[in-house]
Amino acid sequence: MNQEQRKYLSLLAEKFPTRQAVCTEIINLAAIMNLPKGTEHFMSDIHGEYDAFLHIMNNCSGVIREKIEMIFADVLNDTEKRALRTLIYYPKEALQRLHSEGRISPKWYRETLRHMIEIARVLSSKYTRSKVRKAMPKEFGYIIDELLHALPDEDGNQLAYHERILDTIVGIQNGDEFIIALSALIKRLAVDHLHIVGDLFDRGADADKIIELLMDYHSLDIQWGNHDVLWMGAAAGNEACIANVVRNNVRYNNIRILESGYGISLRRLQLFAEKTYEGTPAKAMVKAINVMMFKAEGELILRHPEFEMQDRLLLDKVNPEKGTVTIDGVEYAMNTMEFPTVDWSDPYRMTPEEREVMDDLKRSFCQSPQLRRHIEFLYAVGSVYLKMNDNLLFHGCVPLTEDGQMEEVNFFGQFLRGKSYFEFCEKAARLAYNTGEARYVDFMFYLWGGPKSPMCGRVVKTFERSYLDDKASWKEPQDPYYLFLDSEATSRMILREFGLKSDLSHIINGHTPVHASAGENPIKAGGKLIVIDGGFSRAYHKTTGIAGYTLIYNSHGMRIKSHMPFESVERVISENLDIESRANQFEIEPYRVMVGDTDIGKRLAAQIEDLNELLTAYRDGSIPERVE
Ligand SMILES: O=P(O)(O)OC[C@H]1O[C@](O)(COP(=O)(O)O)[C@@H](O)[C@@H]1O
Ligand SMILES: [Mn+2]
Repeated sequence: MNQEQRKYLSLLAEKFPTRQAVCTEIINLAAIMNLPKGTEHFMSDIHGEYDAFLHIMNNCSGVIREKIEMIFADVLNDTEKRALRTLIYYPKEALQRLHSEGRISPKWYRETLRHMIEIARVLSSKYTRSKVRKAMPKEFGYIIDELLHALPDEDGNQLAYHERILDTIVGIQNGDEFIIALSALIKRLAVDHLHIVGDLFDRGADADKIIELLMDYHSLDIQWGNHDVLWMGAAAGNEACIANVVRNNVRYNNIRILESGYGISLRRLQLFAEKTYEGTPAKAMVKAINVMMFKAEGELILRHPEFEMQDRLLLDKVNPEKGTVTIDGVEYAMNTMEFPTVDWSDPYRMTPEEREVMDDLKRSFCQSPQLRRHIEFLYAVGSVYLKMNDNLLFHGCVPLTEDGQMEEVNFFGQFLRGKSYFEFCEKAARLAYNTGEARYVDFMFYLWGGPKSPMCGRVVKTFERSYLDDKASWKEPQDPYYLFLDSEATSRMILREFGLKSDLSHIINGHTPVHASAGENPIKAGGKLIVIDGGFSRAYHKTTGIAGYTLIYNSHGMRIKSHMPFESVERVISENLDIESRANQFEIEPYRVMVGDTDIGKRLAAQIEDLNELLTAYRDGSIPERVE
C-alpha cells in the first residue's frame, strides 16, 4: 500500500470503522446496483408556459395516467379514474372542490387512500426501501412505509391492520393532509430525474414561476438554451442581451415577469418611448427598445470582429433618403423610417437619453435579488452540455462544416472544435457572471445569437423581421449541423467526439420545433438523435401542432410522448380533463437496464472496489479496526 492509498483508506475507515460496517455497506451498494435504473424524463423549450409545464410535472408526462389505467383497469370506471387522476395532479384544489360539493365521506377517504397506496406501491417497486423512505414527506413517512410494505401475518391479517390505520387517519380528520402527502410521493416516484434541454425563458409569461418550481424539484439538470444564456448575459450586464430580453418580453406583452417578477421597472423606457415615438405606449416601447438593441448589438459586433457577425451591422446600410436598406447587394424597402434617435453618420451611438434608459435597465438587471437567485440556480444546475447514462444532451448544435466535419472556430486566440469548443463556451459563460470580464460578458451575446453558437446555430434576422415586409429576407440560414440531423454516421461521429461509444448512446436536442402535424418525426439519424422541441410555446402551436414532447428513458428503453395543447388548470379541476398524450416506444433495450449499467452504478462499483480494499486492509491488519 503506498502513502496515498493508506491516506485514502484511513479516511474511508473513519466512515466504516469495522469489518462489519464495511460488509454491510458493500451488501447495500450491491443491492442498489441490481435494481432497474430510475426513470429519466427529458423536456425542452418550455418558454415561460407555466400552466402547461406545471400540468406535465403534475401528471408526470402522462405516466400516472398510464399506471392508473393499468392498475385499475377492471376496478374503476372511466369517471372514477379521471377523478383519481385529478386528485393526484392537483390535490389541494380538487379536495377543496369535492368538499364544497359535499362528496367526501369516510368511505370515500378509505377507498381513495387505498387506491393511492396501491399506485405508490407499484411505483416504489424499483427503488430501495430506504430511497422511498427518504422521498416521503416527513410527517407521514413511518405510516406510509407501513402501508406500502406490511406483509400479511399468519392469519392473513394485513388487511385488517391497514384498515385500522386508515380508519384512524380518517377518524382524526387527517385525510386531506394524507392525500396531499401521498400525491407528492407518487409524483416523486414516477420521475427519478428530470433533464431540461434548454429555453425556459421568453415568449410565454411565467419563466420565473417555472424556475421557482424547478428550484424545489428533487433531482434535475439543465442544458442552457439560447434564451437562457440571453438572460444570463443580461444579468451579467451585457447591454445587447438586456435589450434583447426587454424586446422579447415587451413584444409578447410579458411586462409582469420583468416588473413584478424581477423588480425591473420599465417606467423610464416607457416615458422615453412615449415622448420619442408614435403609437400606443406598447408600440412605442417596442420601437424604442428595437433601436437601442440594434445600437448595443452594433457596438458589440464592432468591438469583436472575431465573432464574424458583421453581416448583422445593418443600421449603417440604411439609406435614409430612399427609405431602403441594402443587404447582400439587394435593396429592400424599409417598412418604417421612424428613427428619431439615429444619427445616420454615426448610427450605433446612443443618444444621452437612450444611454440613461440603458444605464437604468442595466442597474436593475444586475442588482435584482430575485433575478440573481434564479440565474445562480441556472449556473448551479446547468451547463452547455451534459453526458449522462451514455446520452449527450445539448440545446442547439455542434457546429459543422458543409461536408459534415467538426467546424473549427477561433475565439480570443484559441482554435476550438467539438468538445473543446463546448468546454470553452461553458467556461466563458461562468467567467462572464463570476468575474464580469468584458470579453466574456460580450461573448454571452454570441452564445445567444451567434451563427456558430452551440445554443443558436442560426443567422438571427431580427432586423429584417422588424423592419422589412419582404419575408424572403426573414429566412435564417442554419448551421450545416441541421442538414445532417438524419445522418446516423454524423451523430455517431459527434458522440465519439464527446467520448460516447456505447450502442445505448443518443444525442438529445431542443431548439428546433418539430412540425409534428406536418408528419415530422422527432426521432432522427436512425434513432441516434432525438429532437424534443415540440413547442410548449403557445405562439408556435399553429406550426408544430402539438404542445411539447417528453422523452422518457427507463429500464426498458426509450419512449417519446407528444402532448396535445393544454387548456387550463380550471378545466382539469372542474371537468377532470387531462392533456392528451401519445406514446411511441421507439427503443427497447436488449436487456433490462439496471442501476449497475448507469453512471451512478459506475460510481457505486468504484466505491465497492475501495471498500473491498479496506476489508483486505482490516483482514491483514495493515489498517486497524476501531473497537467500540
Ligand atoms: O431558440 P428559439 O426559440 O428558436 O428563438 C430564437 C428565434 O426567435 C426569433 O427571434 C423569432 O422570435 P419570435 O418567434 O418571438 O418572433 C428568431 O429570430 C430566432 O431564430
Ligand atoms: Mn432555442
